[in-house]
Amino acid sequence: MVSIRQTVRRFWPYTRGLRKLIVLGVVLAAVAAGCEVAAIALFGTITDEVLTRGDLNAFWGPATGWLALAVAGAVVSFFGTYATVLGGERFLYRLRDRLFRHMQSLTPDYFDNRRLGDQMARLTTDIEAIEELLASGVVRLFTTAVSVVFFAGAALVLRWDLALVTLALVPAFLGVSKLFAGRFRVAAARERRANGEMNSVIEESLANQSLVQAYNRQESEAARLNRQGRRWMLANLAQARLSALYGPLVQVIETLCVLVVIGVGAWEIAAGRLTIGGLLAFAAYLAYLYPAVQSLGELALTVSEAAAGSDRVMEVLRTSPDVDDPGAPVEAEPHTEPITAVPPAPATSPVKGRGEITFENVGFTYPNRKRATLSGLSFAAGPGDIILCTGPSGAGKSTVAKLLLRFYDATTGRITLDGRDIRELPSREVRDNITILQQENLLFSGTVRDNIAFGRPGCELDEIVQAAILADVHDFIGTLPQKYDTPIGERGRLLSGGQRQRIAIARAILRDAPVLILDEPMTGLDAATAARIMEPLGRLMAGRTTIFITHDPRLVPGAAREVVLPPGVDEEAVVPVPK
Ligand SMILES: Nc1ncnc2c1ncn2[C@@H]1O[C@H](COP(=O)(O)OP(=O)(O)OP(=O)(O)O)[C@@H](O)[C@H]1O
Repeated sequence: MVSIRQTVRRFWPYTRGLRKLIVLGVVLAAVAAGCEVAAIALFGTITDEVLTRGDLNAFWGPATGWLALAVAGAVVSFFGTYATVLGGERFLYRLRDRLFRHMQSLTPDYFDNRRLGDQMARLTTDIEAIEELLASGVVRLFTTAVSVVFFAGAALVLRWDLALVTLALVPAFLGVSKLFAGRFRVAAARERRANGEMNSVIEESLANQSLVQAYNRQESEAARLNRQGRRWMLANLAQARLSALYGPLVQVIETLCVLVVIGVGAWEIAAGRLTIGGLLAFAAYLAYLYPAVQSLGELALTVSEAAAGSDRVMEVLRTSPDVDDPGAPVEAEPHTEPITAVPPAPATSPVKGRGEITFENVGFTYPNRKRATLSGLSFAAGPGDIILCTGPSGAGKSTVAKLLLRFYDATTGRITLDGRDIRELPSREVRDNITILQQENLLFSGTVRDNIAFGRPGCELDEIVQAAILADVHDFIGTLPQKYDTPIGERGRLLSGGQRQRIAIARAILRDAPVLILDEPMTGLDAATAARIMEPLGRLMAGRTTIFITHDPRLVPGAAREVVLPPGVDEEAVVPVPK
């Protein structure tokens, strides 16, 4: 588990540009505490000079002062709280952006080996825990420390001997919180983990609802969530038990202090060395001092939670992409990242080549596998060529596509694009030259228009319509209630498989990359739909370098060169990647 020092060192740079807000929050909170100290002094005065003597004339001066202090304190406190919240929210906004960008730089293998719901928890609740330590946590630390100094100072000024007696009990507060912090840290780590696991179950289950319902697995899915929910509940309860125990324990110490003050105070009043107003003011200072000391102790618990969240966020940030990317943008300094909303950066115009590719004696073994999936694979193709990539299931056909897209780098041999080793090219440039059409094409939940335009951000409606006509989907779109602006449902589920495929073809046409990978694009479609798709596919392939991955060579039009992959080793066990 990472230490607090590591957490602070790692994430403090993200407070750059926000530190003024944090300082403002601290200063204003200190001023508000000052107002309270002064108001309590006036309360003492009113008790001694108005209440004890029954002199109403002496009331108006201190009362007006008290009211003015209350109003000033309220105004200052509003701005102080808002400055703190603003700093905290901006910190969160920035850290989430940074973490998300980093996640997106990781190759798909990272996500294949991890659970989505858990990754989502890291982007939400875990970073919130870090914020509670760093932005609002720092303000809380300073403001409570300032309150402790103010109220303890005021109590000392009023009656130093009495104050020393009560302050002697402060180490007891700190001792209790120290005792709790370690346990709380373990409980918080367990709670964070359980929360991530529960989110994973929810995400998986909701994403696969049609499978769940078709297989009548609702009960077992509900039971799965129930088990994870129970784990989370127990982890939360363990944490709550500690918090609940901490409060009353501290209260017992507080009661002890108050009794000491009243006892010693009564003795002092009897001896004529203390007025009732003095004693009440003193007790009021303590009433403010103890919650502040208690809050300092609670901060230790917040720190424990932050450490648990920070552990999980740092694990992501420490993971580097599996492929070296010579063109990867240099990680921006946290303070240079925008805090205000910015439109997406205009896509740099893609560097497109001719699309000549070669596989030269390529071998590849997945990181978590012992045996090679591909070995000694060689072929070359240029514009207008079609490479028919066949072989039994598990032979590594889709792996060829993943290597070409640089989701992984070849273990042996090399792959070139227009004569250059793709390992020497920025992966962005490699991918700008390739379009992949898969068996199940991935669509977003937006409109038809959004999904086609994904192929070329910023394109005009005319271009979208033209691509849809070429993909033979324009007429169908015309029948939709809102035409191109019709939402297509979560992952395009409101459309048929063939319609989804033709929208994906329109997207690919718009993308206009010189290399095309077709990974079983006909799977799941009936003969008539497959034949209908062949026509626009033929238009898409024209003049491009195509790698056509399929089990059924009869579908591939024109003259294609065949690359047959030998059978893979199915029985080999997958060695799980450590989480
Ligand atoms: N991310 C991964 N990590 C580890 N092994 C993997 C991974 N992806 C695929 N494999 C393994 O690599 C081998 C080749 O998989 P690939 O998907 O390339 O086969 P394929 O020829 O496309 O199969 P199919 O025709 O069934 O789609 C298989 O044994 C598969 O289990």
